[in-house]
Amino acid sequence: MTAKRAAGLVIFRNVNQAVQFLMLQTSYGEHHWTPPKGHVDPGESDWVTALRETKEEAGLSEDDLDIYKDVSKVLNYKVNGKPKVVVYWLAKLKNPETKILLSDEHQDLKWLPLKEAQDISGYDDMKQLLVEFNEKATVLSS
Ligand SMILES: Nc1ncnc2c1ncn2[C@@H]1O[C@H](COP(=O)(O)OP(=O)(O)OP(=O)(O)OP(=O)(O)OC[C@H]2O[C@@H](n3cnc4c(N)ncnc43)[C@H](O)[C@@H]2O)[C@@H](O)[C@H]1O
Repeated sequence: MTAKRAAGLVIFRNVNQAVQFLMLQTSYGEHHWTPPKGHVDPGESDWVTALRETKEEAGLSEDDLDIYKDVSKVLNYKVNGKPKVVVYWLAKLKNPETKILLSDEHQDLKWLPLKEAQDISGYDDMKQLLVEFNEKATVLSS
């Protein structure tokens, strides 16, 4: 069975020397919380998808971000019994005060430190990703 593919960016900002992750709440389904990401369109690369979805879902373009192309992680899980693969890269919001512009796909956003971002994400693989990305983000911010 071909896996459904998605890609996105796990975006953090630095406020008072603390790392906070951007989480968006879907306006559909279970209203789950996720970093900006979405399905890879036919012929599109994961990287281009991640940038496109970040622009569509959070209003942020490449210029707003430092994107760490060498810091990435792939999650594999099942949605309605079908395999899904999601590629994430780590990115830092250059100006922590930049406003996030949500699309109709999301109804709320939060900037959260590691523990709260893990709690709201709800899934073990995302919790582990956040631990690893938090370590990198902390080093990159120091
Ligand atoms: N239930 C619904 N009702 C109406 N419209 C819907 C819908 N689901 C999707 N859509 C439509 O699909 C579009 C989204 O497309 P995109 O924006 O292109 O794609 P996406 O972020 O990958 O979508 P989704 O939210 O489904 O993915 P996720 O893997 O987080 O989430 C998919 C599922 O996997 C679960 N999940 C998320 N992360 C997981 C993980 N790490 N492990 C296990 N399960 C996980 C989530 O809780 C969720 O149940 C929306 O515009 C909407 O129109």
